[in-house]
Amino acid sequence: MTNNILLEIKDLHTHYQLDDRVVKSVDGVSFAVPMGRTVCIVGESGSGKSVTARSIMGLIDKPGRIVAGNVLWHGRPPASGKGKIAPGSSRETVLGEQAIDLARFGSTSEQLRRMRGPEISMVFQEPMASFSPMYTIGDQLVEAIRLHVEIGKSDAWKMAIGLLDRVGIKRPEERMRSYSFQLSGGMCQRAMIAVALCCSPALLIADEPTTALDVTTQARILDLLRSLQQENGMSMLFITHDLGVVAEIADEVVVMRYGKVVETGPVDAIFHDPKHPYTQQLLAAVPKMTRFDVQPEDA
Ligand SMILES: Nc1ncnc2c1ncn2[C@@H]1O[C@H](COP(=O)(O)OP(=O)(O)OP(=O)(O)O)[C@@H](O)[C@H]1O
Repeated sequence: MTNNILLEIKDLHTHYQLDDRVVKSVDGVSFAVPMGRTVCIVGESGSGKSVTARSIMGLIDKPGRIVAGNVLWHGRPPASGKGKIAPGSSRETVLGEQAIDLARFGSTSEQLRRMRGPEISMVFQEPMASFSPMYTIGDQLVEAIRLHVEIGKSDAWKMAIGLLDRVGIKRPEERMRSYSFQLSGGMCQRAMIAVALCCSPALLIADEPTTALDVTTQARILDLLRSLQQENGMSMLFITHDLGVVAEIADEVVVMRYGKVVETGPVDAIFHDPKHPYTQQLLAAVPKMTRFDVQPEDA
């Protein structure tokens, strides 16, 4: 393994024990996320993409369980004590001397809880569902910030306004007083990204973050994530079933089917020289844009 690897998944098995059978949602998955790079997991519905992501975050609830394998975090170990970071502290990721195996921690583990936010952050598919309709966006942002940053309420409020501005939300002061149902889907997803980025995580896991959005908003969110990544140098694990999104954002691709990895490689190799028949099928199913191109004489 090269020494710029931040996260390494090794032969991971996550199963759900149902009354009558075992669902092997993740069945021997291995791949790595290098520092500052974007790895896309692609595959059809039910292939185990989300369960892989949730296994990394320690978010597998019963009757699910990681039954074997490793989730090796090569980043620096999480801070001890309350684990809060100082405001404005440098979040440059440093690889630790020894990897921590996140698969050994249960979902309620204190160490894993401290890592969520400052080290690994996650953006989910349904931004609306990620916010409570009972509290304003501002209150929820402030709470998320204060969970991880040693900061007073009014400074957290200012920091939240800065974050909303950074993710491209216009009139952020006004939006702080809005409720999630008063925002558009795209705005809500931007606010969610602001929450995820409040501690400049070393790794952002994005699970279909643009699926619920229209194509224009989707393109804007992808642009936003790319430029934030360039600013921060964070790594991204991006989950999607959309190969158009993969082409836009991936450095490396992991193709999953039935809980297994069928092929991995750099994005160019996967698109131009796919080896596995399933990858070839996925690519063949993408509509050819040339069919819809409007030629000047048609215009
Ligand atoms: N809580 C659960 N209990 C039982 N089975 C589950 C549970 N969560 C996921 N699974 C099963 O694990 C498998 C993988 O699910 P997963 O959500 O990871 O798929 P996915 O590739 O992310 O699909 P999608 O693109 O539709 O989100 C599926 O067969 C799913 O039914």
